[in-house]
Amino acid sequence: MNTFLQNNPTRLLFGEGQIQKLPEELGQKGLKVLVVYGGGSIKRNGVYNDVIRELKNAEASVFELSGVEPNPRLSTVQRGIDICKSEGIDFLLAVGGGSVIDCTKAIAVGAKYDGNPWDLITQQAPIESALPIGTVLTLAATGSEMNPVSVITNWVTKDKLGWESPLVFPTFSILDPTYTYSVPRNQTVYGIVDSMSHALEHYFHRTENTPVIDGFIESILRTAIDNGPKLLNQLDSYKYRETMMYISTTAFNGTLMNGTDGGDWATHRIEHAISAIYDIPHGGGLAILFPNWLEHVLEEDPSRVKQLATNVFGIEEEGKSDKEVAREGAKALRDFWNSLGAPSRLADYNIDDKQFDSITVKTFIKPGVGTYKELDAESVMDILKRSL
Ligand SMILES: NC(=O)c1ccc[n+]([C@@H]2O[C@H](COP(=O)([O-])OP(=O)(O)OC[C@H]3O[C@@H](n4cnc5c(N)ncnc54)[C@H](O)[C@@H]3O)[C@@H](O)[C@H]2O)c1
Repeated sequence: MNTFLQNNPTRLLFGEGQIQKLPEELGQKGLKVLVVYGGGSIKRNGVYNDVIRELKNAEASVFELSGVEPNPRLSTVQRGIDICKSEGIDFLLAVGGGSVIDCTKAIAVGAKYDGNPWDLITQQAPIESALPIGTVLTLAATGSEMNPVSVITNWVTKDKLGWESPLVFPTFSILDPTYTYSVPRNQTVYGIVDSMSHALEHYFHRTENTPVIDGFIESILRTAIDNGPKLLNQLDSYKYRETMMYISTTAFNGTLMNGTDGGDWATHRIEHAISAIYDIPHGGGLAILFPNWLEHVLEEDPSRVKQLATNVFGIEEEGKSDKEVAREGAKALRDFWNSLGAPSRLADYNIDDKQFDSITVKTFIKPGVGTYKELDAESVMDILKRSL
């Protein structure tokens, strides 16, 4: 294992009814709170009413930014920053999925900066302070509720960039599984794929002697494989929704990198480059790319994919080469996601090879793509071609 420091300051409030703790979590009465949300599902499923009731109990002055789009845009971040500056907002409350939370994180740092917030996201300017944020999660997928990461799309430059700062860890996150009952089937599938992809990205590290973390990850993957189909058969099951919610938070809250080099993340980089151009759902892009990334890396070194195949998918080894076992593992992952209804080819989103050159360039917008296997442009192109 490598030396490591684990410090996750987010207070997690998990379970039905935890919204009642919102006033206490805000810490003081009478704050000016900007509530950030998306297209209005929170008004249809009652979450908005719960949040507003508790903000009233906290004697907060409530301001709103609605319409945060999936794959949140810099222009929406700017709208939020403008409200913060003109109204003197004290606290940001994200009510939604990863897109709303990521947008809120960017507003938090942009509100304390005088220039274009894209400077902060592209690291042209240092992030020195941020407004505090809290979250009420409505979709189990990204882990953004308990990590310092955010992903923002700039539609002027057509770039989708991940960035992070310890200043944007939520101070608290309220995770009530009943708030995810209304997540439609397709978004539930994307959430399962995204969470499993986070676990997989962590799994592909090069650090020696990491049996505990490897076992955690394998357990998370096996549980997602068991729980996912059951949840899709019963979207309003508390039991299956709570398991999914805990999987998604744990899969990307820092725990799974304890003592490792942090994992690979090349697949995420390629997916961001694709969705910067085509605006496809993040989980859908990952479902297409990850099995092809596995197939690409196992050609050179099948060892880790083979371990995934045997320990997670129960592939028998007898009489087979390492590569054969690994190939069966990559296929098992693709088959599982297909069985849930996730896409398996770029063609499922009407994407052909016309933009492959610019997707490849955008993948390298920041240097260093992949750590388990550092990819060059040719490798990215190979993975894209396998994904057609
Ligand atoms: N910050 C991170 O650590 C991180 C990690 C992975 C991905 N991301 C980014 O997060 C974004 C995706 O976030 P996401 O997968 O959570 O989806 P999302 O937030 O984009 O939401 C997807 C859709 O589900 C709807 N929705 C949300 N909650 C609902 C509910 N309870 N009922 C009905 N509909 C609901 C939303 O309105 C939206 O239309 C992408 O931009 C991706 O790149 C961030």
